[in-house]
Amino acid sequence: MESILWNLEDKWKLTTQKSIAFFICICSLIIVICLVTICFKRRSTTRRKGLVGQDPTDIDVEWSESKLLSLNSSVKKLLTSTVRWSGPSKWEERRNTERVSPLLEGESGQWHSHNSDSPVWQRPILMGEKCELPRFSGLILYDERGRPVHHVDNDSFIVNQAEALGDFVLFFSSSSLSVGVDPDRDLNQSCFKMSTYTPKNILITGAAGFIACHVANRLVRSYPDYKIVVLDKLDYCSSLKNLIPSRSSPNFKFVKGDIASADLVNYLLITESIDTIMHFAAQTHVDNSFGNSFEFTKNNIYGTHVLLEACKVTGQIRRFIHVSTDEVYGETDEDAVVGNHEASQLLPTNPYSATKAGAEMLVMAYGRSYGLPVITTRGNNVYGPNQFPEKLIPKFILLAMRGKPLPIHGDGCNVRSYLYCEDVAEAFECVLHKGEVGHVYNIGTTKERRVIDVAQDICKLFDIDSDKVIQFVENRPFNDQRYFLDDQKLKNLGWSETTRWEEGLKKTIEWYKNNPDWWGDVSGALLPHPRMLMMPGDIERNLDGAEKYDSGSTEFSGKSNETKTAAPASKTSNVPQKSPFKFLIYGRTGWIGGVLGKLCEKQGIPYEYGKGRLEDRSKLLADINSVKPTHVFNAAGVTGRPNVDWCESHKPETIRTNVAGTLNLADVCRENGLLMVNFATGCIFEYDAAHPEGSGIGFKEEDTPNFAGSFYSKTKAMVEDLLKNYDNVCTLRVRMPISSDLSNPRNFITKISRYNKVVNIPNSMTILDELLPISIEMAKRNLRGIWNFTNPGVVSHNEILEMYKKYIDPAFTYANFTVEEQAKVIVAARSNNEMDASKLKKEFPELLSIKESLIKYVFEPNKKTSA
Ligand SMILES: C[C@H]1O[C@H](OP(=O)(O)OP(=O)(O)OC[C@H]2O[C@@H](n3ccc(=O)[nH]c3=O)[C@H](O)[C@@H]2O)[C@H](O)[C@@H](O)C1=O
Repeated sequence: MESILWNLEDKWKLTTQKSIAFFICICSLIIVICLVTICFKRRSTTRRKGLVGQDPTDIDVEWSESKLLSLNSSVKKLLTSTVRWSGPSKWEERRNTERVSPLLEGESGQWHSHNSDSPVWQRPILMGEKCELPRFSGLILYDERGRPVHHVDNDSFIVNQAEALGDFVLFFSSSSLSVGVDPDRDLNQSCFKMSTYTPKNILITGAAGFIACHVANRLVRSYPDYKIVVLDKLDYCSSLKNLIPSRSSPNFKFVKGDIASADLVNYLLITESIDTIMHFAAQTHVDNSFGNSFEFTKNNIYGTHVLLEACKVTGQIRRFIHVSTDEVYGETDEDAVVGNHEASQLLPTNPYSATKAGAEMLVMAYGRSYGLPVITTRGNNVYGPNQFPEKLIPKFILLAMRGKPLPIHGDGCNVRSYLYCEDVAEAFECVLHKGEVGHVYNIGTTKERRVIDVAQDICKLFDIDSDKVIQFVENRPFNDQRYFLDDQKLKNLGWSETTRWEEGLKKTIEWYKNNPDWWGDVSGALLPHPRMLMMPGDIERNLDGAEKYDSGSTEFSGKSNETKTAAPASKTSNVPQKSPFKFLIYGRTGWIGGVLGKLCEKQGIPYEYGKGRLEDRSKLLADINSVKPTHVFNAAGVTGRPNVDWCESHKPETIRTNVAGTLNLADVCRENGLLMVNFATGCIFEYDAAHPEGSGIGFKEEDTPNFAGSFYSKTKAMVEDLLKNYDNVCTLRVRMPISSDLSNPRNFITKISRYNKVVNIPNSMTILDELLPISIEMAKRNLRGIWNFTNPGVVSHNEILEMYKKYIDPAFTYANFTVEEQAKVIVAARSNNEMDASKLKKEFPELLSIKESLIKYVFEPNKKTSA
């Protein structure tokens, strides 16, 4: 029985094995048949389209376009192009571009499309060909390198553009084309229906700034389903208060940080599952860019590059909306009647617009190289509430409110086109949802106004006589005459401007009247040519009225009660961002050296004090090797205690530091390719026949020193002369330094307020609170040569002491004596002179005159009276 059972079991096993083998055979056969069929299908599709590597999901649109195109057979040149698969959702998979095989002459009437996701129609066209097209706006011709060369808004055009730059192929696209459409149908209605993109998680960069805050607040308000994450470094021109309307919305999150931090951006994209970026963050003020263009390159080009790279590595972005400017086109001719269209050439004229154009190139390259779904906007000037008052309209409003003159650059005939912020926010809403990937959209208005008209309109609304307040001032180094845009393409997406100029201006004035202190101390911005340097970039300004954010670290914050999520410490601990600078400062125990260190701390610039003595070359080298600075500041030197008389009796010591040491440091820096900013003195001049007291004629940088009355001054003049041979040195001639620290015994005010008697001679002087930040800026700008480092103009001892009485101590008294009487109580003679500060003023137009600076930086902050 047992053996029978074993037998049966064996048989059953055998049968099962056979069945399994048979089943596997059948399956394999089916798979092979399927594969062969797919391959065959693919091959035939590919061959029909003349393409290789075709996406099997492509729709097959072979559109006989005799209706749309009539070819000029006399032109024989056939053209080829590079094509990529487009389609926003999987761009990262489509990084490899495919080369279209040259199409043969007879095939030129065929249109080809390759992707149902976002179809792009393509066919080669001929120079001289007359193309008749459906009424489809925003059609752009690309040359073979993907550069847009011609913009088509009409029914037909002749392909004879001189600017066509050679061979080109015609593309047009729409995400919602009906497949196999009858060319007789109304294409505008049936084929080119607007596509709609729905974002989920949007990252808006620079959203605490002007335009982006209106966009962010609008999206947060109107689309509760979208998560809006905003990233802003809270620069001088942005404020968290601008985001107050959004702060308690559950779909809003604020992150303080810099777009230039790759770690932070990558982290955000991933943890917040960002699918859409609207990139507004930039340095935008043209005036600033003339003096501080590196900052613009860093923010606008490098920052954008970091974002793009983050998009590439994370591979999840479905829309990258890059916010550019009309300024990239350069200026429009005064008499031009046709505005710049999106395919016009980019010809930026100032450093700001050049960096914006540079950023655009990177955006375009990431679109082309990696298929990143990019859209670019180029906008006219924008105005409205929340704008930082360095820009014309808010600046003139605030000045008018304060009864101050309105400075007009040049003759005021420059024309700008002004759009109200809400209209612009709506334009972005439209581009976000309806914009075509790979396209550029101008955001413009045809309503143009000259600067002088703007000033007059504002005066009218304030009931001010414009003739009395308008003040013509020096123009910008270059001031584009006009920016005139063709905005039809955006209008075709359904957007239009709705706010009239008069209405927008009234609303804006109303807002500034209701919020006069929104931006805190904006005196620097209200100058004729403001520079970033003069802005109080204080974080506190951002906090007033808004939630408190930790200024030192990156922090996430949505609703006030939302759990805060911190970025991984190891990755983002370098926020605030790593500075590109590192300063090595000599003179730690000195007054200027000490203040410089504090300024670096405030500005987030890493610095170290030099340990070696100036005369010890090996120690200087050791300092440089260990600190690895980008710039060296020399604020070391002997000035004598309690005053320069000391140097008369300590000549070798004076020479050792002031001459040998300074030259040593300059030489070591030169050898190491470093700029040395050297705090020198202007006490090497005295009034003479060519520069008499009270004449207003100051000594210039190139004048030869004429004062050697003290040993100190003598050595300083000698070393300055020798330093001229070092092209790595920036010599700053300081005079009678003054600061707001009235307890400092080195302070000129402190000194003269303590003397029994003082002479009364007008002199040029240096207000350190204003000028030391400028010295840092000069280092950043790598300025070299000799600079009179004083505030423009002169002030006398008595004038200062009178101010002292007025602001500090009304009971204060002082007595004068003559220079001759003074000579009896001092050892060495003192220099009195006026320095010509026009070179410095030209570089830093916002520089205050000595008297204004004294009041602003010294007496107002120390005011103890009701003056
Ligand atoms: C689209 C760009 O707009 C802004 O640049 P723009 O230089 O045109 O704006 P401004 O408001 O700085 O200047 C406009 C116009 O006014 C003149 N002006 C300004 C201030 C002042 O005190 N007096 C003046 O006469 C100035 O010279 C200009 O001609 C925006 O800043 C930029 O980001 C854009 O992209």
